[in-house]
Amino acid sequence: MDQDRRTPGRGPAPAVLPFDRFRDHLFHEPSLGLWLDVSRIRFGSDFFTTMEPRIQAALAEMAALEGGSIANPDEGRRVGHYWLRAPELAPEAALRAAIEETNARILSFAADVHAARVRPERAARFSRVLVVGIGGSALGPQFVASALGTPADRMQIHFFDNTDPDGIDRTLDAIGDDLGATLAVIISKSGGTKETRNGMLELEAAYRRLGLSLGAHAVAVTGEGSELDRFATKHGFLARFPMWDWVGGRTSELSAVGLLPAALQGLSIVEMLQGARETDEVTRSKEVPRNPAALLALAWYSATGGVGRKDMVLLPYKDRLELFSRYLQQLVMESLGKRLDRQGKEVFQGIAVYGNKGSTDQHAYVQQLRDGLDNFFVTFIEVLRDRAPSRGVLEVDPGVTTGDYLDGFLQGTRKALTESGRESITLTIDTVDARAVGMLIALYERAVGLYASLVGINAYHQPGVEAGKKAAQEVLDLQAKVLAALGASAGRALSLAEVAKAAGADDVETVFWILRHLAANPERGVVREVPQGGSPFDAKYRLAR
Ligand SMILES: O=P(O)(O)OC[C@H]1O[C@](O)(CO)[C@@H](O)[C@@H]1O
Repeated sequence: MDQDRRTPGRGPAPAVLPFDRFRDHLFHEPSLGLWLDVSRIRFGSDFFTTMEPRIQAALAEMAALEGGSIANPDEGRRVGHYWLRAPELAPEAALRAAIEETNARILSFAADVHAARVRPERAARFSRVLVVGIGGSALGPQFVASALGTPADRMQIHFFDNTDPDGIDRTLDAIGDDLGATLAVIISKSGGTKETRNGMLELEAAYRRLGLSLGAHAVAVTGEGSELDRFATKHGFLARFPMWDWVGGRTSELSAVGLLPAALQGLSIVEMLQGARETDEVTRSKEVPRNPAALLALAWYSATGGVGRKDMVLLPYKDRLELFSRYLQQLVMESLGKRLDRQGKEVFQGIAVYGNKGSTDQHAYVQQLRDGLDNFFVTFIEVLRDRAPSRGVLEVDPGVTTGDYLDGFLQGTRKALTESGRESITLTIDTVDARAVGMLIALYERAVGLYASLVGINAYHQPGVEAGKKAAQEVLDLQAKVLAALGASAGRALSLAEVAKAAGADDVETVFWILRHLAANPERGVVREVPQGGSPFDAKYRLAR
């Protein structure tokens, strides 16, 4: 009730909603094959009227952003991901030309790879793609690959999206003997992200073990003049594709970041771009009931009170959309999770996002959604087309298919949640194809931008992630001092306190963590000796002889 008092236009939580409410609020755009039902968010009858001036202001800000205003003032940057699929909207002819030329180069490069005009050093042709990237430089391609990929694709795709050596080994093992026929796509906007740099160096070593060079098997997608760009030039990469400063990592799927891997897989990037472009056209509407991005942003506002009071649980009832929640996690949480608003006031904004897929999740955490803590709203995603028509129809019960079950479970859970006063949104699409994927990306990009305007924050910077990167570097700097201290002890085992002192470190806990990690990996040459019956804090450390 408190929340209802504080949020404009909150309504009651009836167990059974009248059909009229569904009919009155159902958005449908046949040209996109998109339906959006926000009727099970508990806004009251005056909500849209109350919010109208604010959403109009948000739409006006979005129009200014698309027109080329500095929408990310903290970084002094324009925000141009909408131009990627409508280059004619770019504020300068040079930008338009750069986008068009890059998209054309992506298509021709992929065609050259497929036709073996661009070939590996020894193998006859490239048959696999390995994307090395992290965050916005991996999540989009991973989502697209999982949504649209098939075993019949022109090239199978793999990812290094972490600095986990075991994860890297696992991916290399999956590629196996095909490494010499694998095209590496190294993606980093900044060109200096350590996880990506490490993955690339691991890959370089793997090629070297086969007597091959990284450069002859790699392309880079990065900002001009970045560390990666310079590395690529020096090592004779096959090609370099630009990543512009006016495209944010989390909105880069429809730049070379996402388009190049997709084109190499043989997916239709033209249709992906088209789906996004058409969605942009629809979501520019100032008529809120006709604008699904505005409806989504307002529904989030109503559900969360505009202060992130509820989490966004994504439940796509389609295996192909399983990674959508992971993709949206970055788009939503990196955009909205902010300490300060645009006036510099402390607001601690954000909306937490999680979810995998239905009906699988019904057998995992949906119990809590139905009966437990009411701190979320669900977004169901329904896909009307069950499977490719060529696969035929199998009845698992008389007159009932597996697809009917999937739809039944979605409707059942939606109903059960409503009965226990839990809010939900339902997005329905015709099918999962390249156009629909472009549509989903564009829809959520704009909804996030509009929501950020509604709550008065900058959606396009990420000041918070720098702190962790800086602290990690400090740990690695300290590790070097710890190893030097052990090296200088002439084989004598040192206590934790002695190592910390010799390394000049006040932070003994960090020294403990470093030593514990090094000692757990015998090949690193650090020996840990714990006296009989002693605690981990009595351990002594020395370098192996
Ligand atoms: O493309 P880059 O520069 O390697 O950055 C990867 C990711 O790292 C972040 O900067 C966060 O650390 C994301 O915003 C970005 O998508």
